[in-house]
Amino acid sequence: MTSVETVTHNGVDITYDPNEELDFASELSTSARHTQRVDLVWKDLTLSVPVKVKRNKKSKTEGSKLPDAALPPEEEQAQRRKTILKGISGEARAGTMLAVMGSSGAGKTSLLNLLAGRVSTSKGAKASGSVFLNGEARNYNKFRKLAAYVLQDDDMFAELTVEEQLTYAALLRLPSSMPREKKLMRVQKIIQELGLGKVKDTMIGSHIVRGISGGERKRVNIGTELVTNPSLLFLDEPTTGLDSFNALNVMTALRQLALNGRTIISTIHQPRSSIFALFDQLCLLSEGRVMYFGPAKDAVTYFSALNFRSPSQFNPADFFLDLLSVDPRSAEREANTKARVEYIGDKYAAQATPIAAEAQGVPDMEAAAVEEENDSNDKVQLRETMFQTNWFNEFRVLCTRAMKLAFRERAANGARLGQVIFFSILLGLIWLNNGRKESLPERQSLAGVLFFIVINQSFGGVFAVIFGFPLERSVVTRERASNMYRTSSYFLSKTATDLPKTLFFNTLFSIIVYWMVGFKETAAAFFIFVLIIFLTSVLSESLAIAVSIMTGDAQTAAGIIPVFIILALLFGGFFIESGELDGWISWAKYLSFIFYAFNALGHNEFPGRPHGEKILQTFNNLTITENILVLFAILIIFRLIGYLFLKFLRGPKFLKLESE
Ligand SMILES: Nc1ncnc2c1ncn2[C@@H]1O[C@H](COP(=O)(O)OP(=O)(O)OP(=O)(O)O)[C@@H](O)[C@H]1O
Repeated sequence: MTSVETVTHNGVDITYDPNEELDFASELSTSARHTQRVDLVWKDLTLSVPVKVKRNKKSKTEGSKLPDAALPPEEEQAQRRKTILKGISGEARAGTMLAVMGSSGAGKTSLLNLLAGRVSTSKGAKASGSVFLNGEARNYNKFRKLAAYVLQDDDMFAELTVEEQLTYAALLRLPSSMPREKKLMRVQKIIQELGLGKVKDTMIGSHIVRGISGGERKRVNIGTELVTNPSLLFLDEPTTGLDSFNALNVMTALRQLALNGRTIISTIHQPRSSIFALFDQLCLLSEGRVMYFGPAKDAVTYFSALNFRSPSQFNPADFFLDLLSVDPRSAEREANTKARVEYIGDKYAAQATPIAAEAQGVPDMEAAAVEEENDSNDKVQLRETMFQTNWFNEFRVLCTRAMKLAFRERAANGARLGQVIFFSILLGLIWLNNGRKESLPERQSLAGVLFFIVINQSFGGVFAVIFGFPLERSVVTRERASNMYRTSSYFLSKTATDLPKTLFFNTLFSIIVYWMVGFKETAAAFFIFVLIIFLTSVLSESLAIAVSIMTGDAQTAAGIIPVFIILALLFGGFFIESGELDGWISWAKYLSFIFYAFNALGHNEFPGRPHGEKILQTFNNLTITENILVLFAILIIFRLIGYLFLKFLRGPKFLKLESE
């Protein structure tokens, strides 16, 4: 034990005790005992993926991974696959915390994903082996209700407070049969359990908006998964990106969750020694094989017995990584370190005793009784279905959340408001009172104004999506992977809450530009004008959403979407009048939404106006209603495409073990 020295500065006693528990830890609840205890056992897990093998046309060996001589089909097949996990067995018992450690590429995340049933399906990927839950082969329906997965990325909405984030998670993930007050009570319990009391009213924030610290953010991410009161918690590198103090904070919170009866399995990269000491069990991986599995505190002794001794005063985690990493800096070092890893792996495999699949976690009857007493109202049977609450409830909660976010997105709202005011006044000044003049050239230039308005609304709609939607999409992807809600309820709630915002900006734009330019002065013409530019904006937003979902990343989407808009502009009927297009390409205008928007605006403005009939000769033969209906149909098609892409192309799809 180190003695604690006291220094006095300005009358204040200052101490530093390296063994002292963090203040934060004292906030943690010790009363929330967990009754549903889960033992997880896995046997002989393997995971392999196909790899591309380059064949050299001249010589099969040159630059190739395939040897000269023709191989037997099964061996050639084996060479075409990469085995990421090679027969991994292990266990995680209730009330304990297991660390999965190893160098980069050792297979930690792959193992965690396989245990959690979250390996993304990829073409040709195969997984085999068995996973047992309290002695029974894993049943996904049961497993899903007992387990939660905390991803490495803490993607959350920046504009929600900590308490709101957890509350929405509870309202969406807990069954409709549970009273709202109970859900809110559970949120308060999680806030207490994770030591988030001091920041519960603070915005989560992002790299742009100031918010909570990295450690608090991670704890909120964990809390979001804790709302269903899972017995089993998987975490992928929960300390990545945190300074060592915050990392310790997070891991202390997890330790408490384990002490309360949960089973915690976490991958971790280079933990400081005080964090390492928090783990009960350790699984060391290298090159997809187990190097050690057992009590974390015995690992150093185990390696000493193999004649690999840790230097004194050395962080055990650093020692394991040094010992088990393959060093690629030279061929000689690589061969040497590979041989060492192989030796250690063989030694472990030779002495490893088979693990019993049966549950060992003896139910803590005393703790269970305490919980029954304190918490009986909080114990709710989760629904058998994939989603915990009905469609309308999901829709209502998602609409409330989206409306709240819509009002709080200050930077995006400010930028859009600025853009609307700037362009409407600019257009208004350039063509001030043009509509009130009667000469042919001035009336013809009105067509140009209408076309420019369509361009402006199209790009405005697109930019509103390109910069904001990618973050939303990643949050939604993560929430859907946790079966928080249906794709349809999310998509409809998004549509319902986006519309009023778009309508507001379009109405403001119209009020300024319409009267400054002097378009047809009737109320009906004005409202039709608003409707047409509103549909144009929503349509562009829908296009941008569909492309963003399809491409999956913001950069590609930002490159592709303007191409669609520019093509729509080209065939929009202003630069090239629709009748002027050659036969082979004349159909293209029918695909351009700008064509219908521009023509609808023309048919709204020119009839009954000086030179109106002459100008209308350059517009299409559809009526205003027909043009509007086509615009509306294209809008629905784009929204539907976006929905289908989100549901099927970007939906969470996970690989199952061959035996499951
Ligand atoms: N779908 C896949 N296709 C091809 N290779 C893959 C796939 N998934 C994982 N790998 C490879 O398998 C190995 C193990 O990956 P994994 O992400 O599990 O390692 P890790 O130990 O978590 O590494 P890190 O600490 O760097 O995240 C890596 O070499 C990785 O490139």
